[in-house]
Amino acid sequence: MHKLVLLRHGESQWNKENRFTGWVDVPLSEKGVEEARGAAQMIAAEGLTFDVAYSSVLKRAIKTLWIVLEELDRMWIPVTESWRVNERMYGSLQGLDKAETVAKHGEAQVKVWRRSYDTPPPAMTEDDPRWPGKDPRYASLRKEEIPGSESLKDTVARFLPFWESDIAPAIRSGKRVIIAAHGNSLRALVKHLDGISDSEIVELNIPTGVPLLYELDKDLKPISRRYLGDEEAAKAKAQAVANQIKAR
Ligand SMILES: O=C(O)[C@@H](CO)OP(=O)(O)O
Repeated sequence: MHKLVLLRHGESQWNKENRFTGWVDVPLSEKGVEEARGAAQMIAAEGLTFDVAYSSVLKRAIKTLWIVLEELDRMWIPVTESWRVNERMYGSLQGLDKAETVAKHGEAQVKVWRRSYDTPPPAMTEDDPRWPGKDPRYASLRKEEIPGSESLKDTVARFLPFWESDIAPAIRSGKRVIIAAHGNSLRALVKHLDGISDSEIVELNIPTGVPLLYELDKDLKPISRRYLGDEEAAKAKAQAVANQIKAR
């Protein structure tokens, strides 16, 4: 049996401000740093440790992973950062206030952009100064790999090749793995692992800073999955993510 830990980064500055973030490289908030430390403590309390780690190329996930590895005294393990683990690219919604976007377009439309499986948010165009093609960290990508926006389906399609080529072989070889990632890139992976349908995935939300532990069989099929720490607290935090687009 293999154990795999998935961890959404701690609260970011734009989570705190309730803004759509996507590929914008915002830092953790102070609370996010605390959440990352708390996640490390939950991992240690469970007696878990890691041989290899993966994250996105975004600092909120990278920093969360650094904090966890520092707390566990495992800063020396190999870490691979890949754009394929990035948050879903949120197109022209990036930077917008979620509540203001609901006031403008209605909750139903925003839920479709946020959580539907295959409807991408409105795209960002290449002439936009925030176009990721101008960012050196994406310099090795082919032009067609740089998204203008992504649905969850698009996120699954670019995450899974990295899962198959790098992460899954490491787990199969007996390595203990942690993936520090994002709300929607983890929804993509959870959908794949648990075989969640396109319609059910709409209701799945992942809280910040709470480790999600999978036990996988030799074919990497889940035997169990649970949030570490207080399950009810994790559920309440996931519900708060869903509620980010509810009228206050
Ligand atoms: O803004 C984002 O990139 C994500 C995660 O923070 O938000 P949401 O939960 O609305 O998909």
